[in-house]
Amino acid sequence: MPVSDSVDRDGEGEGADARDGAGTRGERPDDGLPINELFYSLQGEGTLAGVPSVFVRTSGCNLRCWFCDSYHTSWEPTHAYMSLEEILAEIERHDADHVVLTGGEPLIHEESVALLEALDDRGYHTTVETNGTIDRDAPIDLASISPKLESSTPTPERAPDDADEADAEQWAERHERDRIDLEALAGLVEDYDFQLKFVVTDGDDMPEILDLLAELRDVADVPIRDDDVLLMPEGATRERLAETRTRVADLAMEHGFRYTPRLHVDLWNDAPET
Ligand SMILES: C[S@@+](CC[C@H](N)C(=O)[O-])C[C@H]1O[C@@H](n2cnc3c(N)ncnc32)[C@H](O)[C@@H]1O
Ligand SMILES: Nc1nc2[nH]cc(C(=O)O)c2c(=O)[nH]1
Ligand code: SF4
Ligand SMILES: [Mg+2]
Repeated sequence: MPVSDSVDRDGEGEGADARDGAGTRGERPDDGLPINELFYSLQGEGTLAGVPSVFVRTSGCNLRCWFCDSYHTSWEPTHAYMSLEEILAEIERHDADHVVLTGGEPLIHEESVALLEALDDRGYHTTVETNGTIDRDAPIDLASISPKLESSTPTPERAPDDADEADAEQWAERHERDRIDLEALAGLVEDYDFQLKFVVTDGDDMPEILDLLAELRDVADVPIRDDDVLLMPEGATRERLAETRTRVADLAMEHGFRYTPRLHVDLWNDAPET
């Protein structure tokens, strides 16, 4: 279900910073969320790849990865507000046991907690796709954490084609400042079953991943096994994945980490609602 083609660049969201693009123009229901799309598909990434799931994609993000495959939730947030009741009704139309809450960054919205509680009450398995900069207390069955590496930062050489130049410049600084929050990462891995899913382009990404893992293992009270670490090739299209995936598979074998495909890209390329 595509929910809106209206663009909201500068609203004043509650909880989320206005510049995250999560604000509202017009009425925001008390328990509502800005929804970019809500659809039924197969989980394409991670340890649950292949599992039929309903995806709820919130709009607005506190980061700006240059490669973001969900441009209309980050660089140009587009959405309609849906109440909790409307979101649940839409989810229940599909015959699925799994719900994936994603974005944008779903955890910038405090209303995501009420949605997760309602899904838990109804017996759904919930996965939250998060960049790992925000830790909230919610019934999450799998925290799918994708910490952002330096190679995600939107420098002038690698800003998205459609992004405003001044906007990209400002975001380069903020993205670099905020992309890693060790305390939030430690909280997430301690509180939830988790996977750490790194977007990788080539071997240059590996030292940063290894350093971050060492730091996280140092501060977190729970073990982080190599099995919990997934390398995912960067690529929003089949063409781009064809360039990155073999290299990333080799790196996974070399370091003893898991490789995760991007099944949905293999199956449906970059089509919306997949
Ligand atoms: C759009 S993000 C939304 C959730 C959250 N903001 C995050 O980044 O984890 C969903 C997943 O897609 C990944 N992703 C985004 N763009 C990608 C790309 N071009 N290639 C590979 N993975 C990408 C993210 O790292 C994340 O695991
Ligand atoms: N099929 C499919 N699987 C996914 N797993 C994580 C996704 C995301 O965008 O968070 C995603 C997505 O967009 N589509
Ligand atoms: S953190 Fe996630 S949603 Fe935000 S810009 Fe990066 S990939 Fe896109
Ligand atoms: Mg996606």
